[in-house]
Amino acid sequence: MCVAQVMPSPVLLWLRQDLRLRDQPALIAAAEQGPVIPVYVLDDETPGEWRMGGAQRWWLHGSLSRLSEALEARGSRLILRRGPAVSVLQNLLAETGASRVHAIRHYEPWWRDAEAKLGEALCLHEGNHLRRPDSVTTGCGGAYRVFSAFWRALEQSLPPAGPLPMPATIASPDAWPVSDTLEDWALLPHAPDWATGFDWQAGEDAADIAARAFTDKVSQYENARNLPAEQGTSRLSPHLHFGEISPATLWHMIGPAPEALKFHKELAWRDFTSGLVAAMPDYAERAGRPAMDTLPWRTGASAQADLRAWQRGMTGYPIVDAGMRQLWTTGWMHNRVRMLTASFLVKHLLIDWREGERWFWDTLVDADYGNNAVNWQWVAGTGIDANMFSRIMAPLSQSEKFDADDYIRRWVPELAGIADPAIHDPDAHGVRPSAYPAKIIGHREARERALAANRRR
Ligand SMILES: Cc1cc2nc3c(=O)[nH]c(=O)nc-3n(C[C@H](O)[C@H](O)[C@H](O)COP(=O)(O)OP(=O)(O)OC[C@H]3O[C@@H](n4cnc5c(N)ncnc54)[C@H](O)[C@@H]3O)c2cc1C
Repeated sequence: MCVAQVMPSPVLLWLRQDLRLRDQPALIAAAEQGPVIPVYVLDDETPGEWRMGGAQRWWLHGSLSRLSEALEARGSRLILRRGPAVSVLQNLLAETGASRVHAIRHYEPWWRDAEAKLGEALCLHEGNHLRRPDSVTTGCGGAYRVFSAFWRALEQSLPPAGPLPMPATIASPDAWPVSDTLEDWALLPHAPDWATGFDWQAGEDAADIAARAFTDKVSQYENARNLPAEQGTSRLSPHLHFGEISPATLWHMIGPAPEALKFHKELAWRDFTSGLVAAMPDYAERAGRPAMDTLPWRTGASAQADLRAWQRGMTGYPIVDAGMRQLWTTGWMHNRVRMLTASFLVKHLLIDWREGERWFWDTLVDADYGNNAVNWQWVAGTGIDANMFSRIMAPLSQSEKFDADDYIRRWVPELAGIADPAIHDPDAHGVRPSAYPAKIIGHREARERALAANRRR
């Protein structure tokens, strides 16, 4: 089905969350078949409710600009089109006389549907995971429910194959189809520009620089990754989400040293979540354990007010507020704090995890269908894994345990003058400044309310 044509008619390279030229198997395969027409389709219809959020769109603008420059440096171009991807691609095939479409396989349910609709015209390649995630299955052929078992199975086929080189030139078609301009898409915010604090460089070269810088830190990763005040993690998640660096490239850059094991496992989490949503496409919308969908979540005006306080970082819990403000200001939040803020919304405020998932979807530059859904369900205790709703994180003691004082000072300036340990719980130490809100609910009261709600299911 994917064999070369005798006549070198052009082929389409359909780019989505694989915005790179290195280790890009769809590009290599396309280039072997004829002149290549690289295409990005801005499709706000096919994903339905899961159209890209605001922070992702901000990233996309930078990533497409860099990709377009890189293609032009190799004598090629990036064609931009807007609309439902399947019909846009079918029209482009007819318009350009292209023989087929090459693309890297994706696991979001709407992309899988689109891939199926394109049928034989589409030639899919692997490349965004360490191994094809839906091929890592239990003895019965099902998806693994817990990461540890998934990892044991995946480990057998590691390391991944070495990355493919970037082509020096890419043959162009005789005539280029017309393209939208990136500016027409208005991906960047204006009036207000809420992205002034987004201190990121998008694109493949920036991903490469960030990954190389991280190689020096890998040996400290296992401990440093839990400390929000430190830059102990790679911050590669948006680059990985948009496919600006492939996991195989990153794996080989990091190397096989035993101290890299923890990082390799985190990379494997991406594969795990993609495998899960491939098996359970509505995992972002329905509890993995259906009984959890009968939990009496709070609704109505007071729940809405609490949701807004959480979104704005005004809950009176310094670590939670610091995380939510970091998210709003930079489009990213430290993993440990993602867990705490998510747990706080679901257990302390008893608000449906899907509200938080949606907020993250709109505000994270790395918002990813599988990673977001699986992590939210894990924290909420609604997922198919063994984590229970009744396991309730204590944000104040976690804040102290993970030395979050400087992190709080940075993101909650009202508390900057408070010393450690009072900064973790200014109310309890009687030092809460009047500009900072009182706790939205006490920890014990919240815990009892959550456990009672869980018993009422
Ligand atoms: C409630 C909640 C929601 C989340 N939503 C997302 C999301 O939408 N997109 C996203 O990429 N990650 C999400 N995560 C996972 C994790 O928080 C981020 O991947 C991580 O913080 C990114 O920072 P980093 O690149 O410095 O990570 P590092 O610690 O340097 O890890 C390297 C890479 O491994 C992957 N990874 C690490 N941890 C996880 C994990 N738990 N699950 C899946 N992949 C992981 C990421 O691609 C990450 O870039 C979420 C976590 C929680 C608790």
